Amino acid sequence: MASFSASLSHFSYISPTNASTSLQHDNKIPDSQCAFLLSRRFHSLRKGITLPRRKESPSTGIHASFTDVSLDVSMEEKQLPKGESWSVHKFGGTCMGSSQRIKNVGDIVLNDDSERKLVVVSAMSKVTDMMYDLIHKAQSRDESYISSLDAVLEKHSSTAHDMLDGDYLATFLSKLHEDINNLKAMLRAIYIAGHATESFADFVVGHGELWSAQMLSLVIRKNGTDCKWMDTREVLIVNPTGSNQVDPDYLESEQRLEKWYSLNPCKVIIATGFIASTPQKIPTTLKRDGSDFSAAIMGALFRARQVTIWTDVDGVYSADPRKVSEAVILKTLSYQEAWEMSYFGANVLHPRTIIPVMRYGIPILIRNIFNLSAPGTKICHPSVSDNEDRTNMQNFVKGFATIDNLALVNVEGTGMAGVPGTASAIFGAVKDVGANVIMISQASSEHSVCFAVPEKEVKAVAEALQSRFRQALDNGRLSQVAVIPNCSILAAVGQKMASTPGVSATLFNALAKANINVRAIAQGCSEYNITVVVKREDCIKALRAVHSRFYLSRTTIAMGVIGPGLIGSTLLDQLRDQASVLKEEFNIDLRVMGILGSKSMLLSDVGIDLARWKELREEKGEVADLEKFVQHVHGNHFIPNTALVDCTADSVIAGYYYDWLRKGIHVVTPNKKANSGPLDQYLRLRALQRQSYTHYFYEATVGAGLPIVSTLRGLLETGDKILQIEGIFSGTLSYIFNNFKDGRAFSDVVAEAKEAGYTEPDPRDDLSGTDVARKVIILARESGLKLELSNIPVESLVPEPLRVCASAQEFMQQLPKFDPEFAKKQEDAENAGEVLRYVGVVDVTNQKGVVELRRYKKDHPFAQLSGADNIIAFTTRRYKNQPLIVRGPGAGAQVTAGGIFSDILRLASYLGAPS
Ligand SMILES: NC(=O)C1=CN([C@@H]2O[C@H](COP(=O)(O)OP(=O)(O)OC[C@H]3O[C@@H](n4cnc5c(N)ncnc54)[C@H](OP(=O)(O)O)[C@@H]3O)[C@@H](O)[C@H]2O)C=CC1
Ligand SMILES: N[C@@H](CC=O)C(=O)O
Ligand code: NA
Repeated sequence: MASFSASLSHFSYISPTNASTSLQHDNKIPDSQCAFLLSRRFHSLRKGITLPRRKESPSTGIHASFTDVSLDVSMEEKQLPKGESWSVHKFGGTCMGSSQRIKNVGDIVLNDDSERKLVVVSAMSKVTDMMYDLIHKAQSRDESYISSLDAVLEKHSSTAHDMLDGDYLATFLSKLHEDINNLKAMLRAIYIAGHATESFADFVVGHGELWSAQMLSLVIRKNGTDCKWMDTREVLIVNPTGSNQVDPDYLESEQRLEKWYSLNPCKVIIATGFIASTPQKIPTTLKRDGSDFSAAIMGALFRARQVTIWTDVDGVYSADPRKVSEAVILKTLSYQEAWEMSYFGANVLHPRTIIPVMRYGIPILIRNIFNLSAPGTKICHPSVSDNEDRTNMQNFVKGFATIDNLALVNVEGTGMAGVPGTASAIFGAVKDVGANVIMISQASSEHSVCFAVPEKEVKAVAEALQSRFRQALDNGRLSQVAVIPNCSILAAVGQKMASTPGVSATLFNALAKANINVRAIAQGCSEYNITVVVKREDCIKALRAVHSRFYLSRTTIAMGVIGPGLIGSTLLDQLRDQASVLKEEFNIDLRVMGILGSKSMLLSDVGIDLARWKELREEKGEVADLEKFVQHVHGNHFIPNTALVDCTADSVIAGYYYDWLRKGIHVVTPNKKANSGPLDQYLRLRALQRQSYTHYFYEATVGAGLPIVSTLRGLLETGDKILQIEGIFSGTLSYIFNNFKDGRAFSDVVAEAKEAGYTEPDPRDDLSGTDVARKVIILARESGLKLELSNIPVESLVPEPLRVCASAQEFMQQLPKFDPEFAKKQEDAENAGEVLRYVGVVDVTNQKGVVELRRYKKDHPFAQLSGADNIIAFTTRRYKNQPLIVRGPGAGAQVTAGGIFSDILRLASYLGAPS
């Protein structure tokens, strides 16, 4: 048995066609004879004796049956034309997964208008695993390899039946049956030997590619296109290297390719991926990601204009999209960037795949076969224009990749400094246990060397180091060999990081803001990659933080909307309608991460779909919890800014603004409670606001969307002196007195104002004058007066008996009883040629304020209002004779929400949005 295995280990791929001839009709050949036949065949090949073959091409027996139907070509065309006329495509197993998919692949190939095409294909999906399974079963003497082989036959036979007919089908099936019979014999031999050598296994497994290439080539030929299939083992010669890899022999492969082409000239070549031969003609594979490598080598051999790798994703993402929902498809990557990204665990291309095409500057395009509209990612030399664009942070850091399950090893001690050979001794010991060092860092004090290895290798590494440095540890020259488990690497990759100051500062700043501790750092002087080691549990948070810092607009704001009542829900609608315009035209990205009502709340990690927030709240809402809500919105580390928008009228909520601002959360509100509440709290809040870079905006607290607060600020900040502010500040009371005429009942008009959304949640806040008094206080304080609400005399319009009503509803029910009282006041004014107007006055000169019902002549500007208009007159040192007047609707859902929205945009512009 030993000698039989030895002969298998040297067998050549050219052999089996004939070796099986005598076996294929008789599956019942005794095991001993079967083994003998195979052994004899392989043995003779080793000695260079070739047994007679059936119907072979001059170079191989395997694809002979196709060349005899090839089209006639001139001598000139038989010479291999290299260069731009060729485009190379590679289709992986998923792309070749079924008859329909193979047909799609055929369409893609036919639609490529390149003059010449070479297509590299993998085995149909799952087939490679099925083939390995055959070998494992046969080696372990499991008879079921026979039925498994039948399944392989059935899969390819039924796929071929779906796509082919007539001669094309017959050609394929005859070859398939022949191969299956050969395999049956080979597997029998393995079964007897109880062993398969690597080259034997490679040979068996490579059939998947042989069959898929033949099927696709027949599908294309059926279409009338000149197409040949290539068994790349005839062309691609590789030398195994030590570490389960192979090095292509380009010179030999090129010569073989030329020879192959002279015998098989055509416009379309379908080549088998993954498989190759050694210089001794022993079948082998290109190992992991072999088909990509085949395509890259072929691209280089043909000097193709482009290599397209077809896959099932839209291209290379800026970060793993399963970890970072914001990840974007990169339009371009340089070869070095692709290389770095793949080293760091990003599913790009294996680095060795890039080398052959990089040598000739051939671009690699990564495209999605299931989404032809996606342009994909192009890997190429960076263009000059790319190099010049230094405005966008995304140009510096192209992508982020992570590697989990690592451990850091720290070798530390004073005895290392200035001692040549220490590093060599450390890494020599690591090499001896076969561990792979992923990253190394040593500070210039030479006091410690730290490096990362896969967690599963760290025990052996630590033991090897302990043993290697036993003496140094014992005598104190080394203080420790420490292992830090549960680490991850986060790498930022970008060719243009080189020579660009500030990129690492930005990266580390983002990590610091997200409260991530960095355990170790490495950056080589190529500057293409900055690697940091973090705790494994911090890795996703770190990835999101750095990704958003480089990829999200600086004015991405995570918002929490509190109080989705009339104003809050109108604001949400406005945000929904305007979000895409803001994002596309102004680079402002507003995400509502949470909506909190008094009873329930809705939270989202990426931003609530504002078209469906009410349904979502029904489906996914949870019990309202302010602390959890704030933590959720602010704790979302991948968005640079947080703003809470308080659309309640609640003083408890207003009481939190100070804490929020202190935590760096911006606050925007139409709620008057904070600015009209206790003076000391107000002053504390404003002082904090002025000291910090956190913003607090409340324009809608006075005059809703009208620019009242901002006008006053503008006057003050430019050095004007406010003398008096007088106005109709209540939309509700303006509406009521503008419409309380022609014999209408007072209570009806109040109900109408409530219905129109002008009133406070409880209309008594309006009628009592409290709401106006609050506005007066807000403007008085803004003007520098230190007044409390209680300092403002207020004339209440709420009838005395109704002040104690338990609810707004009860108040509204009782109000009609008092209609005659109001009618009397209105008639008196009317009879005097006057109108009633409810006004507020801030008398800055005398440091006081008042709120009362006044009568104005009908030609007074205050008498000219309509609807819910507010009118505010600023008398100042500059506007003394003619006050500065702001007038317009000062209540109502749309204008109020619009005022809040414009505060949010003001915040965005303070945060850096373009003006
Ligand atoms: N209407 C207008 O024209 C103007 C209004 N404003 C101000 O806008 C604010 C909102 O007014 P409006 O929309 O009319 O009022 P609504 O009563 O319609 O809405 C108030 C909302 O706040 C919620 N809420 C109350 N307390 C809490 C709490 N502790 N936690 C979470 N949510 C809470 C309520 O929730 P739930 O429904 O679950 O009880 C409700 O959704 C007020 O401050 C008002 O002064 C400012 C300018 C103009
Ligand atoms: N209820 C208020 C709304 C604005 O603050 C009003 O009527 O003005
Ligand atoms: Na306003």
